[in-house]
Amino acid sequence: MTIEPQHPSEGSKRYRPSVAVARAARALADAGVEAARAEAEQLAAYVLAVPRGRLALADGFDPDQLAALDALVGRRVAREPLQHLTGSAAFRHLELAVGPGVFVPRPETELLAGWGIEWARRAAPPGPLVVDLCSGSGAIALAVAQELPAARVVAVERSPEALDWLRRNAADRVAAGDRPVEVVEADVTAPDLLADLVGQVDVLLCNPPYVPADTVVPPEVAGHDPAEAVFGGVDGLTVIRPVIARAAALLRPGGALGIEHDDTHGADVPALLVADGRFTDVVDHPDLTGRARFATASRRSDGRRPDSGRAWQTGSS
Ligand SMILES: C[S@@+](CC[C@H](N)C(=O)[O-])C[C@H]1O[C@@H](n2cnc3c(N)ncnc32)[C@H](O)[C@@H]1O
Repeated sequence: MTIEPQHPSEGSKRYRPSVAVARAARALADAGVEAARAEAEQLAAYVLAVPRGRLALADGFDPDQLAALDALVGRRVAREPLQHLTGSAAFRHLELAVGPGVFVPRPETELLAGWGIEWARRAAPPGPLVVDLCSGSGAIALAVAQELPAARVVAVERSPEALDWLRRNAADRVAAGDRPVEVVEADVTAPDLLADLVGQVDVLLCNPPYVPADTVVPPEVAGHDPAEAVFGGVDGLTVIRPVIARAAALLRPGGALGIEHDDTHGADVPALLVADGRFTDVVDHPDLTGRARFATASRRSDGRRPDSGRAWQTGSS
C-alpha cells in the first residue's frame, strides 16, 4: 500500500495524522480487516509513539514515519496479527509482550481471569494459591499476580517458545513491582502434574487449546498462533479431559475451577465436570457476544456423586 503525500501540514514535510489514518483504515477495510479504523489508529499511534487518544494532537508523520506506517499496514493486510506488529497485547490492566511462537491473549479470556480473581479475592489469609494451566504469554497468571498481590501464582506451560515469552513477561512484571509468578515447564495432561500441590490449590484457571481439529480458523490464527495453542484434538476436548481430572486432584475441598472452551462446547464441558463426580456448582458462562465461553465449578468437599436431573446451569459473566 502506498500513502500518497497529498496533504502535508502547511509549510512542512509532515503529514496530518487524520489523513494517514484514513488512508490506512481504507486499505485495511478493503482487505477485510473488521476493526479497520481502530487498527489504523493503533498502528499510527504505535509509529508516532503516542497514546492512541492523543493521535489528533500529534505533530504528524515525517516521510520515514509514513513509510513505516505503510509497511505495517501492508503486513496487516497480509493478515499478520496487529499484536505481532506492535509487539504487545493488552490484557485486563497489563500490556504483554507477544510475537511469533506464543498465542495472542484474547479479550474473552479476560472474563475467565476476572472470574478467578474475584473468587480468589475471597480467600483467607495468607492469600490464595492460584494455578494457571496452559499459560502461554502468562496473561491469566500475571493478571492474577497484579490484581491480587497476596496470591501465590503458579503458571504451567509446555512450549519452549511460549515459555520464553512467559518468562520475559513475568520478569517485566517483577520489575514493575508485582510478586513473582512461579513458572513451571510441564505437560498439563501429565497425571502427576504439580504433585506437591495436591489438595492445596484455591483456584485453578485454564485456557487450553480447544478448537476441534477440522475447524477453519481465520488467517491470523492459522498463520501466526501456534497450532498447539489452538487445536485440542479431533473433538477439541483432548486437553480439557485430563485437565478436569487433574484439577479435581489439585484443588482443595471447596476450591474453584474455571476452564475456557470452544463455543460449541457449552454443554460438553459442564457435562464432563458433572460426570467426573468431584465437582459441584457447575455453571457455564457466555462471553461478551453471548457465546458459551467458559465453565466453572467447585471441588466437592464430601466426595458425593452429582445429583441426578439438572446438573449444571448457565450463568452470566
Ligand atoms: C489457548 S493458549 C492460552 C494461552 C494463555 N493462557 C492465554 O489465555 O492467552 C493455550 C496454551 O497452552 C499451551 N499448551 C498446549 N498443550 C499443552 C500441554 N499439554 N501442556 C502444557 N501447555 C500446553 C500452548 O502452548 C499455549 O500456550
